[in-house]
Amino acid sequence: MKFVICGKGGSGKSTVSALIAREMASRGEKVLVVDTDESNFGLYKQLGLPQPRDFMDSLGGKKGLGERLMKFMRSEGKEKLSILQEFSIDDIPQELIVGEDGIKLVAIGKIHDYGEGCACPMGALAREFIEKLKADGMQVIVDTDAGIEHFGRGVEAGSDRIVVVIDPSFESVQLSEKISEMGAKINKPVCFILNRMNEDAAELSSLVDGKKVIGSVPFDRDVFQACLKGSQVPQLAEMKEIVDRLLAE
Ligand SMILES: Nc1ncnc2c1ncn2[C@@H]1O[C@H](COP(=O)(O)OP(=O)(O)OP(=O)(O)O)[C@@H](O)[C@H]1O
Repeated sequence: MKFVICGKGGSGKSTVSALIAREMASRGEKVLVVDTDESNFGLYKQLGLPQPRDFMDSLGGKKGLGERLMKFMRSEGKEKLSILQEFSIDDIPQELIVGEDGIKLVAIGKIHDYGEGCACPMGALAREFIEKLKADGMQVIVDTDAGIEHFGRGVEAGSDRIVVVIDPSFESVQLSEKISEMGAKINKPVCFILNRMNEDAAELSSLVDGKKVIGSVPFDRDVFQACLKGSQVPQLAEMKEIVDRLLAE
């Protein structure tokens, strides 16, 4: 199954992705985390892994990909953009993957330098990566960048399920409605995880489409400390029910 994790900036997408990955791996699932957020460098640390190289490097880097993208755009639909053929995890060069058997991580591409240009090549590659990757019984967790730009890029097209991380804020509630609409348009099931919850969980749940809520992650001090120090997030008991529902539904 391929799960796309999305939500408002800072809602906890990377943290929840790491928590889901840990819980799934502890059950013996093979997990591949795909980092498509070109601006956030924290996910590998939350997974307790070394920083992976950019997958984009294997395709001529941003420059090479950008040129292919420009050629495609200039052709005004006459050419087809096909960056990748269908592939499985074993086809990915080993030097571009970090992690052991339990959790592996691939990062599509990051912004490394001032003035290096827009992130469109990464977006196009992320879309193809999710679409062309054969899951082969693996659980694929895709961490996305903030907001809904990735919907515009079509990153969700190859996913099985869209998971919205909602923190206690008005913007998150609004975004959950927008993402639900977009999910319905492309025929993808959408579910919600409420994050950084305390006693307000019931109130937040009443503000969103409650049928879509598959669980709440509390504000947890150990998780907070791990994020602050750049270390691996702990396993949380609350993730059990959430992962049960992700795998069952
Ligand atoms: N369940 C939690 N318990 C405690 N702290 C949390 C929890 N979830 C997230 N946080 C805190 O919120 C911060 C932001 O989380 P995170 O980086 O996962 O958000 P994000 O949505 O991926 O951000 P971005 O939009 O920048 O990619 C973390 O660094 C951590 O301090």
